[in-house]
Amino acid sequence: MKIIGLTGGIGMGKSTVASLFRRRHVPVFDADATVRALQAPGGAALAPIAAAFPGVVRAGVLDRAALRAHVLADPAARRRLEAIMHRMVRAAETKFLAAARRRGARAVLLDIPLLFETGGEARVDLALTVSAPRAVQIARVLRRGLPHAEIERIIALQMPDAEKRRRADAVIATGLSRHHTVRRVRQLMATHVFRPAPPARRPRRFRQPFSRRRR
Ligand SMILES: CC(C)(COP(=O)(O)OP(=O)(O)OC[C@H]1O[C@@H](n2cnc3c(N)ncnc32)[C@H](O)[C@@H]1O)[C@@H](O)C(=O)NCCC(=O)NCCS
Ligand SMILES: Nc1ncnc2c1ncn2[C@@H]1O[C@H](COP(=O)(O)OP(=O)(O)OP(=O)(O)O)[C@@H](O)[C@H]1O
Repeated sequence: MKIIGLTGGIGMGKSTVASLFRRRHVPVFDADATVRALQAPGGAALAPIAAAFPGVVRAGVLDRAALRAHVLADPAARRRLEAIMHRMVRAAETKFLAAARRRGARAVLLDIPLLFETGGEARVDLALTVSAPRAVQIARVLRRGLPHAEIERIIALQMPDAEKRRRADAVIATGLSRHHTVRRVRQLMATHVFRPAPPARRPRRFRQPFSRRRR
């Protein structure tokens, strides 16, 4: 089973590209969605978060904006939150991979914003990065209603886009038309998922002797 990793900065188009793979029947593991499920009411991450960040969980509900403010203001707080979340996200990823193997999936996609930061390169056969010009990235996240200053702070704490592009095996440009992105995904699928295995070389003993082959 081919394990494809997908990463990219905030608003670069990870979810959009992941859905293009999903549409081509590649099972997708969404790290952000896993984080959200773990932090939802009743989620396993709520108790450790409440203990590490007093006041952000009230009546069993996490105030995500308050937690985001902690994380953006203080690198130690971010490391604390990541230490809580990453172990749980990895456990969910392991379960996902086992289930996909059991189902006989030919390839899977791991959509992980912090793929490179968490050493994920070593766990994937192919690392993809989605990338768009910074102005496009900011305009997209502004449309979601996040204030400009906060977007800048999130981008500043992420690995620079140029570094992600350098470390990736392939880059998917998402700053051009959607059609361009769809074509690129189709091309990557053809090259890395559907390319037939090279024909096995026939064992030597079954080959015709030279003299007969020439005739
Ligand atoms: C800080 C939190 C509460 C903010 O929640 P919010 O709903 O505002 O944002 P959301 O979860 O949708 O994330 C939006 C984007 O922010 C970026 N982001 C999130 N966490 C981080 C992080 N620790 N470092 C860098 N970028 C991050 C990603 O690009 C992500 O796609 C939340 O993102 C969180 O718990 N993050 C820590 C867990 C983590 O490390 N997530 C990354 C997945 S491997
Ligand atoms: N060619 C394209 N490829 C991908 N996304 C595009 C493209 N053109 C426009 N978009 C838009 O850009 C936005 C990208 O958002 P998306 O949620 O996919 O990014 P993300 O990387 O998952 O973000 P986050 O890190 O915040 O979770 C979407 O609104 C999408 O419609």
